[in-house]
Amino acid sequence: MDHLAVPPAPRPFDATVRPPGSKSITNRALLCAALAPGTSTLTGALFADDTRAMLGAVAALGAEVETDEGRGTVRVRGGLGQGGGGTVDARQSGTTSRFVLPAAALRAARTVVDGSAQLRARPFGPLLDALRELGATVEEETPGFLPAAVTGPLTGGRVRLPGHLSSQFLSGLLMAGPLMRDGLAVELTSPLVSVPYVEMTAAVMRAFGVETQGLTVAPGAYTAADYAIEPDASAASYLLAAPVIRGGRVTVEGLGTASLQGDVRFADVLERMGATVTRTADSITVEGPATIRGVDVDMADISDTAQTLAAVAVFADSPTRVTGIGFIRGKETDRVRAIVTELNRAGVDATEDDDGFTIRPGAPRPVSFATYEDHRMAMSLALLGLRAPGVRIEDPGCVAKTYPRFLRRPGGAERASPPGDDHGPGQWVTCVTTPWARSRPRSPSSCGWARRPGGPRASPRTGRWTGRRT
Ligand SMILES: O=C(O)C1=C[C@@H](OP(=O)(O)O)[C@@H](O)[C@H](O)C1
Ligand SMILES: C=C(OP(=O)(O)O)C(=O)O
Repeated sequence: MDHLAVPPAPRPFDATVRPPGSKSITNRALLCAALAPGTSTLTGALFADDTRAMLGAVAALGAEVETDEGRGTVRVRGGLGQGGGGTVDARQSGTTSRFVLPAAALRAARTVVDGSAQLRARPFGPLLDALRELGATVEEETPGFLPAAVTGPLTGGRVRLPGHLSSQFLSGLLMAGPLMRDGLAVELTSPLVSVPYVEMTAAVMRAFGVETQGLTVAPGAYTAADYAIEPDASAASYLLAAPVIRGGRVTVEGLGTASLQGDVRFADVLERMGATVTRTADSITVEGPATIRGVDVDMADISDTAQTLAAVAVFADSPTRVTGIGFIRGKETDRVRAIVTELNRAGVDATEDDDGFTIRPGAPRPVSFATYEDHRMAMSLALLGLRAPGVRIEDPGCVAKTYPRFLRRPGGAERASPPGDDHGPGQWVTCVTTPWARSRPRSPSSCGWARRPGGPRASPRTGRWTGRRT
């Protein structure tokens, strides 16, 4: 099995980093741009498996897309064509599949939406039922799951929708709302999880000319826009957790109090654990505490960072209890069970609760962690290796879903590691274990760590590292 050996961090962090573009904002902006007549230009976009899935999906809806990965830009010529339907492969992407189903159902053509075996196991029932109620014909092989075919057009109107499984159903419906003949009014039949993502949906829609009123959208039209995408706040959670686990400080640039992403609030949780947090409109700095305190925290709004917190909690001086996240059992894997199982395998006393988990402090023993085809398992468990010797991550390539450069092969598709990295050929290195800004900075284009003047730099052409080490 392909694996990554995570070497313990040799010294505390002192680094500034800009994570890649937000997956959630990229996929919303791509869809809104595809529904807007005219040409939109997106900057700061994420290029990863989930956003490639959305690029394919909007092309299937009839948008013309031009990408420049080096610059992080995407040009989209949109406007909902009434073309001939087709098939969308959403791969592993919840956002792509849940956002494209309502958009595809705006058209009279039949569109099939499918994805990986993992995505086929995730829930779609509430969304498919809502589309039926709103006037679409929906065909499923297994009720409530992908693959599903939708044929429109949606007439729109009032619809009832449960909120407790995923907010993505609601976001997908809202984005298609203005193009429904009668507009859309959603009534939630159970409490909504991941609330900040729905606020993000409204904000991106507004940037493309459509206003929502609560969960109601009047009939209208999108307008093309030039739109700048923030760095990814869920990706930032790993980078901000690193100095709490190992000491030192990390500044994340491009994310701060003005962010559209709820996951920036992960820094608030680190603060409650004793970290010193400094925020500006577009940066967050976390400085690790001498002693980490356990916390009791409801993470229903920021559940993508729950596994990151579990990794930090292992090194606290008292137990940590996370609640409100029962619904993450339906994500890439059953994340509650998976994180508890892996921590138990490392000898850590962790237990599952119905709606979360409890982690008691411990010293992880050497272990090869399984990652369950879940990028967030890989990135979170890699953090343990910063402090605990002998940590290995299996199938590290799964990070490609949202953060392809978080773990990478030296000399592989990305570029060679800097001189002095003690990783043998064929192994993986991770961004969190090699950013020692004083001695081993990386170029901003590899992991996002800012380069210090005078430090070594990698040639973009050859990937070879040259220059003096500071
Ligand atoms: O709308 C979005 O962009 C997302 C919403 C969340 O999902 P749920 O609403 O299913 O919790 C989150 O976990 C996912 O990574 C992205
Ligand atoms: C749950 C996630 O993704 P999605 O639901 O978009 O597949 C995630 O990125 O953690």
